[in-house]
Amino acid sequence: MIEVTNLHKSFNGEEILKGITTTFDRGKTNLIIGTSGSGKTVFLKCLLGLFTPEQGEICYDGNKYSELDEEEQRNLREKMGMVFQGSALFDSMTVEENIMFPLMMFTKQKKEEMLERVHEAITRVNLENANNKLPSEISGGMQKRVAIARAIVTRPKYLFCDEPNSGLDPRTAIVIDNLIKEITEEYDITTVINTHDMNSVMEIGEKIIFLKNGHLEWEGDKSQIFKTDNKAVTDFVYSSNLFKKVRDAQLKGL
Ligand SMILES: Nc1ncnc2c1ncn2[C@@H]1O[C@H](COP(=O)(O)OP(=O)(O)OP(=O)(O)O)[C@@H](O)[C@H]1O
Repeated sequence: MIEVTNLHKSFNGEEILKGITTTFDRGKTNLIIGTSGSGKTVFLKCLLGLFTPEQGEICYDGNKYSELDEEEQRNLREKMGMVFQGSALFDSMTVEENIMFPLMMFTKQKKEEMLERVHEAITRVNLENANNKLPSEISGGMQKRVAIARAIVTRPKYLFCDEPNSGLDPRTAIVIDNLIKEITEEYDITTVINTHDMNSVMEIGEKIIFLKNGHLEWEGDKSQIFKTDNKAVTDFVYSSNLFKKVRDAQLKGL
């Protein structure tokens, strides 16, 4: 569980996050949505410990980040997995080498132990036959699976995903969303996903926070997002052509 209290973050005197307070539950897929420039990525980077907020607190399963010493902060970061936008795989490394990379960087495990973990992660994301392929030899959806396997190979307690669906066709996007949700439940991870995608909201939005100009404008779940009359949220929801058409059809009684 991650608890965020009154988080403020500025750059060059401009306040980007203006006092965010919220909670992300363990075993749940938590989504951050909002308009472009509302501070979603800055918020995600604060949760990852990459940006230091000027004010406020982030508490990871009872541990306040501001009270951790350097070693404790390093230990905490090792419990975090990250799926980057565009997958961010190493082009010259095979699938297996890409997934093993964080184990080589952050652990002192023997090669056999690392390989066991890597194969466990590969099996979990259904990539059994791709071990020796290069990223350029597999599809975008498979690259995402590699990125997810690389993020979970260290058995993280926290998983952060930045636009995990970008560049995927809608069908593959849903499969990837559900893979992240299943892994979150199975491994009891606290997962936070930054997304623009209303399909993801509908598919896996167990907790959704909506940011607007650095404020937390609304929070709820996927069943509540269609019931709110908050204008910023409805504008976002119905900016999707499909959802707008469904709403118009409902209003016409079709
Ligand atoms: N390292 C930085 N230095 C200065 N300003 C920054 C930095 N990172 C982000 N910002 C500013 O913070 C604001 C919010 O940016 P952020 O990337 O968090 O938006 P976002 O909601 O993720 O947008 P998008 O959906 O377009 O990715 C922007 O005005 C951006 O220019």
